[in-house]
Amino acid sequence: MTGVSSSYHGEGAAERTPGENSGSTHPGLVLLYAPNFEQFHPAYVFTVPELIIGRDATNPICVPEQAVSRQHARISYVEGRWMLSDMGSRNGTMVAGRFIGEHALENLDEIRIGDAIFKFVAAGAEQYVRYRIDGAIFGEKRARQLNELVGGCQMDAIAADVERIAPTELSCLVLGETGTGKEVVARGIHRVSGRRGSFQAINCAAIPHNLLESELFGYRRGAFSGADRDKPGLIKLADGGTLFLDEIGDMPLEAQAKLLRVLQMREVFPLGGTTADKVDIRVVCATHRDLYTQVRDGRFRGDLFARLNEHVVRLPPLRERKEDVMLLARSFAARYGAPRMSFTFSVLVALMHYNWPFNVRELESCIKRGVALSGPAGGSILDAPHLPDAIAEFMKGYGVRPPPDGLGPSSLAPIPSLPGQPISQAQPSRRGAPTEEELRELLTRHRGNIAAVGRELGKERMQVHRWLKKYGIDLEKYR
Ligand SMILES: Nc1ncnc2c1ncn2[C@@H]1O[C@H](COP(=O)(O)OP(=O)(O)OP(=O)(O)O)[C@@H](O)[C@H]1O
Repeated sequence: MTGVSSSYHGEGAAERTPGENSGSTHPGLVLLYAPNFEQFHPAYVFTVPELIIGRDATNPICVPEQAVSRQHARISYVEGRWMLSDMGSRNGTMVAGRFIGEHALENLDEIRIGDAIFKFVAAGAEQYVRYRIDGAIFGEKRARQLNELVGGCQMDAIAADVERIAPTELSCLVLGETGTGKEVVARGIHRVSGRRGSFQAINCAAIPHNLLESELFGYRRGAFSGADRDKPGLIKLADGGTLFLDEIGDMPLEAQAKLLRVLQMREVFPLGGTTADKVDIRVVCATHRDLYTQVRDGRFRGDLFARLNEHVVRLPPLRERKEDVMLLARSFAARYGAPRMSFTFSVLVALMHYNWPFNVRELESCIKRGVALSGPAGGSILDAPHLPDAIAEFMKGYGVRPPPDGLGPSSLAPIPSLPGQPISQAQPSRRGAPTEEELRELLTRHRGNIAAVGRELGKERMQVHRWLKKYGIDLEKYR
């Protein structure tokens, strides 16, 4: 018995974890990224109160890397909390970019051991065990219709839900922060619904209030000055199809009343019209606002809310599903013309560490920019200098060791192998031989860790040893 379950068959998952009420929602570690990710399980479900992480294959969580100590860190359940303790490892244990000695784990804490990055989940770790970060799925694979929603287990569950309700008549409310994919879901609902009419979208926050009604409901000639011909609104255009109302929480009360009438009577009165047009629309709405509060405060009609809220889809922010970052990054690289683009290790560390306030849209822009900057001349390798300033700024202080006895920030390397290694081992190395001075500087920074120096240079360890010999460098002086 190892204390973790990483099998999708779920053996061991029925055991109770201390503090857990349900046998099916265990805490655990989910792999976000490791250069050799194929050698890891996608997730490690905790089934006993103490387990060790380390290089030894006998450890419940084995991180097969030289930079990792044989017994590197311990996870234990103490007085109602999951504690992570470094076991005096050579290269240290990090949480959220800081070295720790002992740390009480919080849900979604980012843990780094050697070059492996995990997130701690306080519950539900078992749902991740089938989904590898490159998109491979172990066990029985569900035939997914909603392929535009890129992601692992969380997106798969959402896609299954969307596919189930898409062919029904239910109105759907899609909730999530900006850039989480609400419009992607709305379009997906329409596509999977099989409705023959068109998909029409409007952002209620982006259109001046006086124009919103004419856009939505249309108008008859002469309805107002400038209305020199009849114009159908989006509701009419979406007849037989789907109307997507983005930022519905920003719709003025008057327009809300008219929309409710359309939904109840299934007919639309254009502005200035005396006769109604019959319409058959499916409505999907989105908002980042709390509509319950809006209803309570009288800013949103309760009856309309009830009519729109027949089914709710919640999209998690990207910071809560970082296990999808690599898959998304690869898919955006392909979307912007670099399907074979690779990412250096330092870029992946940064992508996993950044908190993505603007969610998937921000990641998409980051990769789009990276493709443009690293293009054919850059060999389509996305490296740290291609990252936007916001991410570079966020990485400041990553891996800085605490100052010894208050003597100011340590000049030690952020972490043994921060910059350098592309995902694809087939990549040609990015540079030639370092000068003796460069090599000595790297050895000092990485405290004589050859694997880390090699990663930074994009070279094998043997090559680094050859350079040591060539320059007559004594490795022991750096350890
Ligand atoms: N799961 C996903 N898979 C692939 N692309 C995604 C995903 N989520 C979002 N995107 C992409 O991110 C961008 C933003 O998505 P979208 O416009 O759907 O977000 P939104 O939640 O509607 O944003 P807003 O609230 O600001 O309108 C789009 O280019 C979309 O293609």
